[in-house]
Amino acid sequence: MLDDLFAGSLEDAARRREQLPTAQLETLALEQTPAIDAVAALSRAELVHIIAEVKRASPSRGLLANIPDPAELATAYARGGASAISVLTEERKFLGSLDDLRAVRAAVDVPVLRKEFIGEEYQILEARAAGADLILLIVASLDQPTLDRLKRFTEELGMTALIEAHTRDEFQRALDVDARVLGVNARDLKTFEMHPELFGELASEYPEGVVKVAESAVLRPEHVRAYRDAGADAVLVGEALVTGDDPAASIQEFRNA
Ligand SMILES: O=P(O)(O)OC[C@@H](O)[C@@H](O)c1c[nH]c2ccccc12
Repeated sequence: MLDDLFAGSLEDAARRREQLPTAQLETLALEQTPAIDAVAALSRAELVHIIAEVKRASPSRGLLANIPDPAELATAYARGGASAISVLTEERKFLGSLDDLRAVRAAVDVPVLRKEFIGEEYQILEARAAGADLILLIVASLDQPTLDRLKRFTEELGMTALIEAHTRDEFQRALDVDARVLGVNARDLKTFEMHPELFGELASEYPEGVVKVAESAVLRPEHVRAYRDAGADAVLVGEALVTGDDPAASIQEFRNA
């Protein structure tokens, strides 16, 4: 499944590149207001940071919510106290788009993450041109030289990479490229199995100064509490927010869990 998602994302990017060549995209990316410093925005604070996700559907959960107006949802997230907003831009299984990202960017002041299966520079330029401050890099799908190259490219554009691991080995590979924001995803993207204990197992291995992000498997405040007790600086939440009826209130509740 992870391979299919990657192949699909790259195919879609290739199609867009026929309309908008790299050189032109680069100009658009460099014209943007500089990216917001996401490391600062997510560093340890009195309350846990919530990264709130705009997600319509997923391959493991199917359709979650229609979300006709992503900007309105993101505004509610920000009102509830979200420290950053993650926008799924993958089109085939998550039903997202770069238009969603642009709409969210225009609506909020907090850092915005492009959640996509990223394997090449063009997609990172697209993220910056759409106003993203952060992009996702999934260790499982990238060889080490590519991971290193894409992370550097991200930083050259002034953005931050959220580097995602779901095994101890991937966690180490993220540290080997000097991850500054390192996520442990409870969901194994190859099998869709949930391992909410994995973050706690790896938490003590974060070096000082690396932002600790726990991803997925939060449905209730006690799940946020458990991640926080294990040491999380930030928790990434999708499903619980898009399926609940008051996202701003849910975020407030999660932050105070
Ligand atoms: O909906 P959840 O279980 O709260 O999960 C959010 C987020 O962690 C999840 O969407 C995610 C984490 N890493 C990813 C990589 C690709 C796509 C999606 C994801």
